[in-house]
Amino acid sequence: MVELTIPRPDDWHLHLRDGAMMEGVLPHTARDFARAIIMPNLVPPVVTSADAQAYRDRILAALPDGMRFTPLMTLYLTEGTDPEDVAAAHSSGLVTAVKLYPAGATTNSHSGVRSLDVVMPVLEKMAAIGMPLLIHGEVTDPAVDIFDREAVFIDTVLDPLRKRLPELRITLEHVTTSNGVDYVSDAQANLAASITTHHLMINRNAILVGGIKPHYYCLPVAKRESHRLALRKAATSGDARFFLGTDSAPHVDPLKECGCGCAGIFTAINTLSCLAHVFEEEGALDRLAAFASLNGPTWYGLAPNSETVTLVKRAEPVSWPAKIFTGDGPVTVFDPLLPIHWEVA
Ligand SMILES: NC(=O)N[C@@H](CC(=O)O)C(=O)O
Ligand SMILES: [Zn+2]
Ligand SMILES: [Zn+2]
Repeated sequence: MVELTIPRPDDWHLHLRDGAMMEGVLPHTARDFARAIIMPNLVPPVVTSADAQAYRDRILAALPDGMRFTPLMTLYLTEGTDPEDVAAAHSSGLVTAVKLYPAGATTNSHSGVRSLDVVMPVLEKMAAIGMPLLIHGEVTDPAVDIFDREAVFIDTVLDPLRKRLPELRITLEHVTTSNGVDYVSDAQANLAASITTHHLMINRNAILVGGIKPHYYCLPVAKRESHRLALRKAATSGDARFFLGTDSAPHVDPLKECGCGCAGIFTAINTLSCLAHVFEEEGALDRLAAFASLNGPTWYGLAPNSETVTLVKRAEPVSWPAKIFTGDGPVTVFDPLLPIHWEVA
């Protein structure tokens, strides 16, 4: 038996949803993670500090007795966002960051930003107070191939924004390409990236070979193998600019298994098992703590958790439910397509 004890991890990009779905998924995150950055793409989105306060209260009310978990709230940037409301929400400690969705880029992003010029006053205020901007980094131009949308975003939107406002601290969320890894690695300051569990484990073949597999479809869509290898190298490097954001994004099965399936993969249950597997394969178990427990807090200006979790490698493969059953319906759990021997003790 092999064991690994690390500071209790945090999830720096998580979709908890609301209502019955939230009640169904929250305990799975709270079991393994101390804190998570909570994505604001509800319907309607979490736009104002009052929205964030109410959503935070609903999350804490849904937390089962005896579980400890701290939701770190975000605001959904719209073209009507008030810079003063954002600044007040940050200085009071209610809100950690602001999320930028290019309008139409992903699930529930229709209220997102069409023109960065319009939101510049908000971004300037955030730069002045050191509040991070979290970016879903894909262009939405229908002429751009979906597999190129992250790389084109970096060249045509992110890089110009960073030149225009170098003091703004930016997290490039769920980075999926070697272009993204290289861009973050080359940055001198004020740029970091979250990496999901599933993008370390699957490439686009998982979605398309042998039939269409909706449970492997997410945005940004998984890319070719060379990109997955670049992500694994970055995640296991120990480089403090790369950290875990699972992007666990539950949708009920009927909304995944249909003619126009939703984007999102539900990994809250088995992320730590999968990560231990990946880091062991890469000969980097000693750097799992950096990726899952240390680099994120450093970037967000927080202390690492003082509690620990222990991962144990079993002789036999471990298992988890194929689906969970929420009040909204069944949600399929990410299947990494290979036996995993690690579990949280
Ligand atoms: N990642 C996804 O495929 N889906 C996310 C949205 C997002 O993070 O882009 C969701 O909210 O379902
Ligand atoms: Zn996203
Ligand atoms: Zn997401």
